[in-house]
Amino acid sequence: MNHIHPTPALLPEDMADALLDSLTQQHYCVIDHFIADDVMASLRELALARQQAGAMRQAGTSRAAVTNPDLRADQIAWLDEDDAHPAVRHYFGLLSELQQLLNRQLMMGLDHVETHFAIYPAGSSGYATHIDQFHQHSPGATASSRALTLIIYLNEHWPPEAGGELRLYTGQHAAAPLPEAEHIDIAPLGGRLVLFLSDRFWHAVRPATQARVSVTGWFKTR
Ligand SMILES: O=C(O)CCC(=O)C(=O)O
Ligand SMILES: [Fe+2]
Repeated sequence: MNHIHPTPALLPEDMADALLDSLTQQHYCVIDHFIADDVMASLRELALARQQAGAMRQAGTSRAAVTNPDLRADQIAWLDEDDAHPAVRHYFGLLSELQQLLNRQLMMGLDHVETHFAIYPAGSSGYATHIDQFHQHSPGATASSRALTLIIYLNEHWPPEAGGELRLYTGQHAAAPLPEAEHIDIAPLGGRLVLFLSDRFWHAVRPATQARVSVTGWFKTR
C-alpha cells in the first residue's frame, strides 16, 4: 500500500488562488494534479477493491426513480467520513480544507459533504445530460441542497480516444440543452479536479471505451 504523508496545508497556496479565481469568474474550475499520484493510486485501488468485494451498486436517478443504465451507467459506493483508510482520511482532509477556504474567501456557507466512488464500466454510455441539484441523496442525508459539485478522476492512463469526457454546458438553460449547445469537454485525467456550482451547470458524461473511475462529492449548505 502507498504511504501518505499529510502536510499541514494539503492545498498549496498557488492552487488555492487559481481555484478561487476560476470559480469566481466562471463558476467552475478545472485543476490538474490536485491530488498526488500516490493518493490517486491508493484511492483508485480502494475503489476497485470495493467493486471486487461487491460493495458497489448501480446508481439511480431521481427522475427515473429506478436504476436505468441508459441514463446513468455508473456503479457507486458512498464514502464514510469515519473510514480509517489513510487515502480516505487524506481525501476528507482535503475536502475539509477546501470547504474552509471557500467559506472564508467566497462566503459559500458550505456545511458538509456527501461523496462516493463511481465506476463507469468499459463501453459504458456515460450519464445523460442532467443537473445535480434534483438528484437522490445518500441514505440518511438531509434535505439540504447541493451547492457545489466536486469530481476527482482516478484514471491512470486515459488516451483521448477513450472518450468519457465530462461535458459541461456553459450557458444557462431552463431545460436540458441540446448535445451541441455551447460546452467544454473535460477529459477524466487522473488527479484532475473539477468543481462547479451544482444548480447552474447542465452536464453529461460521454460514452467511454475504458473503465472510468472517479470520486464525486457534493458540498451542501445547511
Ligand atoms: O464523473 C463525472 O465527470 C460527472 C459525474 C456526475 O455528473 C454525477 O455523478 O452527477
Ligand atoms: Fe452530475
